[in-house]
Amino acid sequence: MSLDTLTLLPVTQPLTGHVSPPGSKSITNRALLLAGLARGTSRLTGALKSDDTRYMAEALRAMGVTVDEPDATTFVVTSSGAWQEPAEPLFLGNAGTATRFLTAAVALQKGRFTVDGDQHMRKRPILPLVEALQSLGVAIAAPSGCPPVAIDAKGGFSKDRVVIDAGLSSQYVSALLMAAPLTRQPFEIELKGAEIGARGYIDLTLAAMRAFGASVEEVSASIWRVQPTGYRAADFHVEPDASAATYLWGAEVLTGGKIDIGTPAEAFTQPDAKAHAVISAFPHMPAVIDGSQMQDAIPTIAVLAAFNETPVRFVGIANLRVKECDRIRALSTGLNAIRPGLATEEGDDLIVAADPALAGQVLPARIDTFADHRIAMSFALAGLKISGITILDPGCVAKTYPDYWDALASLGVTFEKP
Ligand SMILES: O=C(O)C1=C[C@@H](OP(=O)(O)O)[C@@H](O)[C@H](O)C1
Ligand SMILES: C=C(OP(=O)(O)O)C(=O)O
Repeated sequence: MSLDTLTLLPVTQPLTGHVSPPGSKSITNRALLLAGLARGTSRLTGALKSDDTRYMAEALRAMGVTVDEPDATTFVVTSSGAWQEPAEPLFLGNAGTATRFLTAAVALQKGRFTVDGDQHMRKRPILPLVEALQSLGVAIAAPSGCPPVAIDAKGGFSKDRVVIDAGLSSQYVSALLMAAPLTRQPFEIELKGAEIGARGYIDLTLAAMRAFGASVEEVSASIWRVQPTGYRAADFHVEPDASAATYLWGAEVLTGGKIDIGTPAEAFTQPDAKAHAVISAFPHMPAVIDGSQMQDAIPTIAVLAAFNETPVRFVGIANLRVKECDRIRALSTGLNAIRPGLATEEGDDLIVAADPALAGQVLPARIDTFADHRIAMSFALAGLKISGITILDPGCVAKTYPDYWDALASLGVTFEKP
């Protein structure tokens, strides 16, 4: 769909049916990267094909890796294990995973690389990762603290230990971990401070690394030791995306329906699967929700909170200010566009003043998505219950869930004719 706006028509009956969420973005981009670093051919099945994974695949191709796509959910990756200097800057759109993971991985290749993204990515911080790589002797610079990042890579690190501050993004740790098996000696990564948002993403990283032959030891909660094994090509299956599942879980509880997503919540290994327990408690979700370990699910839960029986305060979500957009601001702006006073920001907390009586009302609101897929997908839930919800730039869902609007339509959701 390439529309400027999309207005949902409220549903008149519970949503029921089957919808399989696409493959996990986080896992697909890890697997693509590791397959690209392994010598030989890897087959990734159940993979996500979306803007974020296309940018990763295109970047690998630009560095001499063969990435074939025999069907809609499979990548076949063939690599020599070493990457060539690309002719152009690597353009990664607004894909945080691709941008951070590739920055560390190219630092261990040989040649000049520029890692860049769109205007949104150019506002997302990468300095802690750049400084960590500088401390390892890499000639790397990001003058604005955000992409573009210029790297003159010499094929190695000058030290066998790095300290990284992951306060702004756990992706810096994942990026260093995934690069580490390419070094020439055992390598240690230490977290500065105890704080790390969404530790579950580090677990995903370790699991993917091990699947491609790496050996990583968790020395303590903040230290990892990685052996210089390189990577081995592998066949790898990607599980469905837990963050995408949250919209379907949300649609189910909001409409009192039954949506079979084909995967039980307990079967996911991604951090956002934790949201299932909170969403299942709707309309009695707790008064305080700590979003630190399920950050990408917070937009979904915050929109649901507008229909909860009691108000919800979201804490532990400061990182949401440096995602695809400032999500705390986008959520408060969108909720207050629906009904003034529905959301308040207190520092980096978001308080949603629940109002179950919103359901069934006509409240015309144009929701600015700030080009953020999760803002578009979560506010669509409000449109299932309120008349007049218009999503601006609905095509931004292509970042991680290109078929989202079709998935809702397959459950019986209808849209106003443009
Ligand atoms: O490692 C990952 O795959 C991700 C980590 C999280 O980001 P931060 O680590 O930047 O918080 C998450 O928001 C993002 O969608 C995916
Ligand atoms: C934060 C997100 O993405 P990324 O950091 O990978 O761009 C997201 O998908 O919600």
